[in-house]
Amino acid sequence: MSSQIIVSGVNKVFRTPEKDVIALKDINLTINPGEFVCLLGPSGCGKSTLLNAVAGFSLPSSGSITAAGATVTGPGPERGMVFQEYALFPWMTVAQNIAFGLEVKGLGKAEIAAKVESLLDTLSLKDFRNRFPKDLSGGMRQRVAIARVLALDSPIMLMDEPFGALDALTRRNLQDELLRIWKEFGKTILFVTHSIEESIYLADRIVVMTYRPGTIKRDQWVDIPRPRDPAAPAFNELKRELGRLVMEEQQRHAADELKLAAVD
Ligand SMILES: Nc1ncnc2c1ncn2[C@@H]1O[C@H](COP(=O)(O)OP(=O)(O)OP(=O)(O)O)[C@@H](O)[C@H]1O
Repeated sequence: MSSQIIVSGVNKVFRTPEKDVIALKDINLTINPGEFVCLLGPSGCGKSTLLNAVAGFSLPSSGSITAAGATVTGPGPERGMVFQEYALFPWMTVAQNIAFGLEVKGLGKAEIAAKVESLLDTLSLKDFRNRFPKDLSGGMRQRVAIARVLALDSPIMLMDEPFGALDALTRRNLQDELLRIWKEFGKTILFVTHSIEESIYLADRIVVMTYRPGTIKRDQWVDIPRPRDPAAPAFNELKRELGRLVMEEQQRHAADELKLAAVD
């Protein structure tokens, strides 16, 4: 299954009683199979709206999105989603959470057991197999969420600030794990973050978005070899440049909020 994503001429307008919010305006973006792309920008610039449109949770007002060769009209198994808030079933153990999608798919018991075993191993979750989500750290929960997507063999992984709630050390660990998994399984990844450092650490390409309307401000290739050292000059140079772009949008956001406060 090809895992290309093509976003063409996508607009998204949210109609509210007060006004129409143009969340996305004329977004054109092709993500090639196996690419790791980060959507970067300050709060409110439409990153999640774009990701949700690719996921099929909230369709564009106009334009079209193709994923793995088919037009997106809703969620689909070829696009696995990992959210910031984990979205695990609290009444199921780690192993049961990972097995769930495979059971829905109708796989046989032995096949499910083998797959779950291998994923527990891949994500270093073996010792936690019988725990419930409430008894896991945030980092461990996110490992389970990633294992669930891998279980379904989704060639495309969509990730919405998945490490946003984690402490710095756990976050770096999970970033390294994700890079390993991305390489090993050849996934196409679309990853939302507002962290400039995270985007440079992870991505092949960083798509910087503008604030209202959400458009593509910069489509930036990251030519720094992995593993990337955040202290290296090339890393810092790109950080400064992207910081400048994001700050411009952040300021527009802040100015908008001040205007709103003045009206209230
Ligand atoms: N359901 C909705 N109704 C009205 N406006 C919405 C709705 N969802 C999003 N918006 C608006 O659309 C714009 C884009 O929102 P979106 O959540 O995609 O931004 P974001 O870049 O993901 O921000 P964050 O990092 O805070 O999640 C924002 O201005 C937001 O207020």
